[in-house]
Amino acid sequence: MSHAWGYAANNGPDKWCDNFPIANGPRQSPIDILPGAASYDSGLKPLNLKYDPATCLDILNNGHSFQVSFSDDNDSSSLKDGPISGTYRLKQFHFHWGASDDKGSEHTVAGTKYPAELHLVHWNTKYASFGEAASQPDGLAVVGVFLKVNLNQQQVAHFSYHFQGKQTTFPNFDPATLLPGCLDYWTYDGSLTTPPLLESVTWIVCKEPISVSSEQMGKFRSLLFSAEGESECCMMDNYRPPQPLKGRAVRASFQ
Ligand SMILES: COc1ccc(C[C@H]2SC(=S)NC2=O)c(OC)c1
Ligand SMILES: [Zn+2]
Repeated sequence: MSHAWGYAANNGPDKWCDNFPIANGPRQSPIDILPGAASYDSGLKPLNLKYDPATCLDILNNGHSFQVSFSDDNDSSSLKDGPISGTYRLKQFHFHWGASDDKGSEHTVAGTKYPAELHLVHWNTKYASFGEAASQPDGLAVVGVFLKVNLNQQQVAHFSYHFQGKQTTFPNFDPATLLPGCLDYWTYDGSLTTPPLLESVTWIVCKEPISVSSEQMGKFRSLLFSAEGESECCMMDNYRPPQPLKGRAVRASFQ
């Protein structure tokens, strides 16, 4: 039976536990980050992100978001240090966004929603592949970056791939252009934010948002959940709301 999960009332986040009981697990994501309750950990290292644009492969509308994938057969695009040990390779990045600028992020900060959130997904090279890593408690590290709308902001990048299944080459895109200037972060143990909701993610959420133009937000909202030939359904509100913290500690890399 194909798990036709989505973000609509009949198949959205409140229904995911029907097919994926881990949805009510002990380390689900996203969460609401309370800066006042996060504990500064001087042992946390600065993020060491190294991205090589030559590893950028293609852009795909996967029906839930659009993702930009990277070749991961070596360490040329990878994450080290921060809260993790070892080397995690960049696999893909994608975004979550809302129908309007008052919502769209998955993580929230003291209840504040941002219009969108970027996820840079990395996997632990102590495992043989992304697929194997995704099922291990220390298998993945996702860097989350909030997006805010800056009314006179230049275009971030030219993403506008329309319908599900649409894939095209996307050569030499440098994901470092999507990082904020300050890499202060919060970190906690969590999960994938869509089915299969695997509890294998070390989350690294940057405190500083990046700016996008309202035109860019419009382009996100012009993407389609629907496949070619289906009745058009605009891709928006593709975010899971915050989940119970269940006693987890959230650490801060900054005071
Ligand atoms: C192993 O199977 C999957 C399935 C879905 C996603 C994407 C989800 S998880 C996240 S964080 N944000 C998202 O939209 C994966 O990404 C690592 C991996
Ligand atoms: Zn995501």
